[in-house]
Order: sequence, then C-alpha cells, then structure tokens
Amino acid sequence: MLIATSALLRRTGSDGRPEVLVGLKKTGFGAGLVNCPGGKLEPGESPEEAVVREFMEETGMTLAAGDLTPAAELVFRFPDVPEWEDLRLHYFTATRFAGEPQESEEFAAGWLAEAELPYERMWDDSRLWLPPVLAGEHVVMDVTYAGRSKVASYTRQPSPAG
Ligand SMILES: Nc1nc2c([nH]c(=O)n2[C@H]2C[C@H](O)[C@@H](COP(=O)(O)OP(=O)(O)OP(=O)(O)O)O2)c(=O)[nH]1
Repeated sequence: MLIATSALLRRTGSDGRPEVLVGLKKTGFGAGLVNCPGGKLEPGESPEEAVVREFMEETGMTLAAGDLTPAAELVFRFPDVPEWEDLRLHYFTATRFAGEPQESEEFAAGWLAEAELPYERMWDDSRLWLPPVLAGEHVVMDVTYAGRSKVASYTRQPSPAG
C-alpha cells in the first residue's frame, strides 16, 4: 500500500466567506484534477513532515507540523487497474501557515470559497469525505473504485477521534 499525505488550508476571505486552498495537479497521478497539495511519503518521513515538504515544493508555502490537525484517514483501492497500487491518504487541515501560493511545475494552487468547490473536477471520492471534513468531522473511509475515475462502493468507519 502506498502512503500519501495532503492538507486543506482554511482561511476567512476578504468578503467574510470561508475559503480553502485547492489547485490543479499538473503532473503525475491525478493530473488534470483539482485537489489539495500533497504527495507520497519519503522513507523515514512522518505524514506531517511530508505535508510540510510537499507544500513547500508545490506551492512555496510554509507550514509547521504542529499546526496540522488530523482530519481524515482514507484508503483508495483500484481493483480494475492492476498498475495502481492501493493508496492510504493521511489528510490534515490547518489554519496557520505562511506565504501565498506560487505556481510550480507540479501544481497551480489558489484560494476558493468553500461553497464553490468544483467537485465535478476533483477525485470522485472527494464528494464523500470533504463535506464532513469541512463540517469539522474526522472521517475514516475505505473507497473502492470501478475503473480509474468512478467510486463503486465505500464504507465509513466510526472515527476514534470523534
Ligand atoms: N483518490 C484520491 N487520491 C488523492 C486525493 N488527494 C491526493 O493527493 N490523492 C493521491 C494521489 C496521489 O497518489 C497522491 C498525490 O501525490 P503524488 O502521487 O503525485 O505523489 P508525489 O508528489 O510524491 O509525486 P511523484 O514525485 O511520485 O510524482 O495522493 C484525493 O482527494 N482522492
């Protein structure tokens, strides 16, 4: 199983609406989809350390590991795509960070109102777990895809974190 991390940064926009940092993944797995910066763990890294490194690499933004709040533990399975390994995603939220997003070779991030998240341009699983995460719930979910892009089934476990 591959292990990856990602994080959702949250702020209040100038018009008072809640905003999140999302962007277009330009290369590699999930290229062309909108999601949050993140990536696979490197050897010896904790999930929090990987989020800090990936945000610097992909957006130029500075996060501190201690400011990351665990928000979801997600498993994605692609039984119809043998070359795609199962993936475990440690997902965090944060409201403290430094800098503004800069476009990189891998990612083009920007701030968007929560109410305008483009679920139709995101991984199909996002619509299942992101709304409860935005509502403050901790989500533990196991998702199985049919083919490469559609969710076939999922289970949500009771979350130890409440
Ligand atoms: N199904 C699903 N997968 C996601 C979401 N967000 C997210 O980052 N992922 C997965 C896709 C990727 O495996 C991983 C993103 O990182 P990546 O594979 O590009 O890893 P990396 O930056 O280390 O890239 P590379 O150097 O290996 O190209 O996390 C999501 O919302 N849903």
